Amino acid sequence: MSAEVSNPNPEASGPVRVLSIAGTDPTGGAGIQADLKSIAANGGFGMAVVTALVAQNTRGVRSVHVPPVAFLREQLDAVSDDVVIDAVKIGMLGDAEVIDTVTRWLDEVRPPLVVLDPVMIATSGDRLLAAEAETALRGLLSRAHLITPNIPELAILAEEPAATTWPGVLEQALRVSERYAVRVLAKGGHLEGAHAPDALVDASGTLPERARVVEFSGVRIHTENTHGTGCSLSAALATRIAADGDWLAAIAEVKRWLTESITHADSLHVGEGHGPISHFAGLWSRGGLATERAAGEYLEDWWQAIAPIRHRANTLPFVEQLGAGTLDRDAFTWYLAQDALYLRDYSRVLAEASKLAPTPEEQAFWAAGANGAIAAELQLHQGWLPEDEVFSTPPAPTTIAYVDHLLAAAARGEYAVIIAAVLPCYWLYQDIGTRLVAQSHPEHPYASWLETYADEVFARSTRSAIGYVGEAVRRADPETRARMFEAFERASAHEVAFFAAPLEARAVPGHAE
Ligand SMILES: Nc1ncnc2c1ncn2[C@@H]1O[C@H](COP(=O)(O)OP(=O)(O)O)[C@@H](O)[C@H]1O
Ligand SMILES: Cc1ncc(COP(=O)(O)OP(=O)(O)O)c(N)n1
Repeated sequence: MSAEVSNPNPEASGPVRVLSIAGTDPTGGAGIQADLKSIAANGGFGMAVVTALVAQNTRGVRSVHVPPVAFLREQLDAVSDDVVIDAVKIGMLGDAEVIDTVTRWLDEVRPPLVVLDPVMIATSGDRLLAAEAETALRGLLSRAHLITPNIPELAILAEEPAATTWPGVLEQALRVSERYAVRVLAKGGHLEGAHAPDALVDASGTLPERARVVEFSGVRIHTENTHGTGCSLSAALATRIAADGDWLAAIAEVKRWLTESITHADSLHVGEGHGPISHFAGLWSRGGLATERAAGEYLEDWWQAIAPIRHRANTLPFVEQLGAGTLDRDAFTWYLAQDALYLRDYSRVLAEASKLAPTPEEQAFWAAGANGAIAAELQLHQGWLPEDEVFSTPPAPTTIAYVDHLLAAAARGEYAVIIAAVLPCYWLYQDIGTRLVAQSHPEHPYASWLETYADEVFARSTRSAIGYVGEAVRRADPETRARMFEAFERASAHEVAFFAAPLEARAVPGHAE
C-alpha cells in the first residue's frame, strides 16, 4: 500500500499545485475542464495535461482524438520540469499507449499524491477507454494512492458482475483494494434510493483505528444533471487531501462540497442532456464573487476628500511667500518655534503608534518616525533658532489644537486611528514640500529648510506611512474606518491652520511674538 495518512507535502505553502491528466469536454462539465473547476473550487491551483480531445456534450460523445504520445510526454515534462507538483489526478487515458506513457512519467517524477479515476465508460454509455487497454490500466493502479471507480468500473477491476447493493459495493471494493494494494473510494452514485453514500476502503487496515471501511453518508439529489461528478470528485479529493493530509477530513469536506454543487446543478442550464454540476455554487452564494478594495483605493478616496483643504494649503500666503523666498523672517522663525513645540508632542504620538503596532516592521517604522521628529526639532535649534527662543515662544492656539487632536487620539489607544491622525504631517507636508522645492535655488533664503521636506528619505517614509494606514483601513470595520477618516481629515485641517498661523494667528493679540 503506497498511501500514508499524512500530508504528502507538509512544506507546501499557498494553494496546492494539482495536475490533472485527463481528456477534454468542450461543454465544460466533465474531463479536464471539470477538474480545473473542482481544483479551484477546493482551494488548489489547477494544471492540465490533455490525454485525449473528446468531441462531446451533455448528450453524449461524438468522437475521440488521441494526440501522439510523444506530445503527451512533452506536456507532462513541461509541467514537471518547471513546477513542484503536490498532487496528480488522472482521468480519461483512452488507450494502452497513453497509459504506458503516463506510467513511465509517474515512475520518474513520483508525485507525492496520485488519485486515479479509472474512467472507462461515460454515463452516456460511450467508451472512453479502449477495451483492450483495461489490462494496462490495472498495471497503473498500484502507482496510485487512491482510486475512485464508479460501480461499473469497480466491477471491471474486480472482474466480477456489478454490485447492486451498497454492502455488495463495499465488499467488492475491499477485494479490489486488496488485489491492487490501493485505497479505493467506493461510490454509491449509481445505486437507487434516497442516499448516495461513498466509502474509503483500505484492505490493509492502515486507516485510523485500523478500520478497513470508513463511510461517508450523503443524500441523493433528484436531478438529471450529474455529468462529470466522478471527474469533479476525484480532482477535488486530490486537492483537499494534498492540502490537508487528513484523508478522512478531506473526503468529508469534498463530499459536502460535491453535494452542494449537485444541488445547484439545475440552475446552470447548460445543454439539453445531462448537464454539469455547479462547481462554484457554494463560493458564489457565500460571497466568493465579491472583490476587495485595495488599500491604495481607500487612501486615494481620502486624498480626494480633503481636496478643499489641500487647495487652501497650496494657496496660503505663508506657503506662497515661503516658496518665493519673500516670507518675513520673523514669521518664519515664529513658525519654526511652533514647529519645534509641535514636534515634541508629535514624537510622543508616533512613539505611542510604535507601542501599539501589530507587526515588528510597523513598530520599527513609527519608532524611527518618533526619533526623526525629535532629531528634526534638535536640528531646528542648530540651524535656525536657539532652544531658549522655542521656550520663550508661547504655543499658538493652532499648535495647541493640532497637538491636542493627536494626543487625544494617542490617549484613546486605537492604533488605526492614531496612524490616520499622524498621516497628514507626512503626506501634506511632503506634498507641499515637493511643490515648494521646485522654487528653491542656491540663494533662496529658506533653501535648506525646503529641501528637508522634499528629499527622497522623507518621500519614502511618507509612502510607508500611507501604505501602513492603507492596510489598516482595509483591515478595519466600517465604524473604525469612519473614525480613522475623521482623525485624518481633522489633522489635515489642523495642518493647514498650522501653515496659515504665522501670517494670520500671529497678528491676534495675546498670541503675537
Ligand atoms: N444524485 C446524486 N446526489 C448526490 N450525490 C451524487 C448523486 N449522483 C452521484 N453522486 C455522488 O457523486 C460522486 C460520483 O458518483 P458516481 O455517479 O458513482 O460516479 P461517476 O460520476 O464516476 O459515474 C459520488 O460521490 C456520488 O456519491
Ligand atoms: C473527457 C472525459 N472524461 C471523463 C468523462 C466521464 O465523466 P464522469 O465524471 O465519469 O461523469 P459522466 O459524464 O460519465 O457522468 C467524460 N465524460 N469525459
